[in-house]
Amino acid sequence: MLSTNDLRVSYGMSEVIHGVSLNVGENETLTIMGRNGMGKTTLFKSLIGVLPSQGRITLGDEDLSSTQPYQRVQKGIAYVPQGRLVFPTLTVEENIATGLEATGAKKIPTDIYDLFPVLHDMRHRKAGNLSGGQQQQLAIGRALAADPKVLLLDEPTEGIQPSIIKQLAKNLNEIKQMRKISIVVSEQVLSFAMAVADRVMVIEKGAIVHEEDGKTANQEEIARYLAV
Ligand SMILES: Nc1ncnc2c1ncn2[C@@H]1O[C@H](COP(=O)(O)OP(=O)(O)OP(=O)(O)O)[C@@H](O)[C@H]1O
Repeated sequence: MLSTNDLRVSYGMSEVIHGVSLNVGENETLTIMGRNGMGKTTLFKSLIGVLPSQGRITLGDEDLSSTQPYQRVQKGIAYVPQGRLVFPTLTVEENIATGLEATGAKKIPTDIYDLFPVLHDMRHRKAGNLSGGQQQQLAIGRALAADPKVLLLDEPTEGIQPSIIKQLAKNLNEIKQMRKISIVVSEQVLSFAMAVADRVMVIEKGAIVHEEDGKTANQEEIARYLAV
């Protein structure tokens, strides 16, 4: 579905993603694990196109390498950034509606509110008044409004309490089931990653250093990569 080949990303003269090649299959969840500063956010920003990169990025048969972020969204990539970045002064409903611009649809798909009933209950409230977990749900709901083929989530559990993290894992599995989409999620929380991953990759210093099947993954080995 979404693939990269020899992806390289630099800040000025300094290359921080060193030739990453990956592929997420149809209806697959790929979890990319790595400690702070290993390159997860940089990788995601290059996938959605807000950072320039070298190498190839393809979605299905289409080469996206030289396309703009809005074109990638139109073609089916949605991005939930680290820190969520909802629009605090817009209502919940208005936030979700911004995702509709990609498709030109006028109505919020009902499955978003089925998935996150609290967003329906709070649809007229300002997003800035929601808790961190609710804002994360809103950011995911907004991304789903763009009807993506691939959903990218950058460290969705950051700053979220453990009980809500469990719920979030359940939500991601429901989304994959409901929408039959591909999901790429970066994470540092091992339990969350194991609850959602079909496949796990570990990123260290901008390179993929380990990969295995999510269902049979050796958690101790992955935990060693995450230990400081
Ligand atoms: N705007 C920038 N300019 C220069 N270097 C940067 C910039 N943003 C990130 N870096 C560097 O790029 C490397 C990868 O950072 P990145 O934020 O992608 O890592 P990360 O795995 O997402 O970490 P975190 O979990 O802390 O967000 C780090 O060495 C970081 O210092």
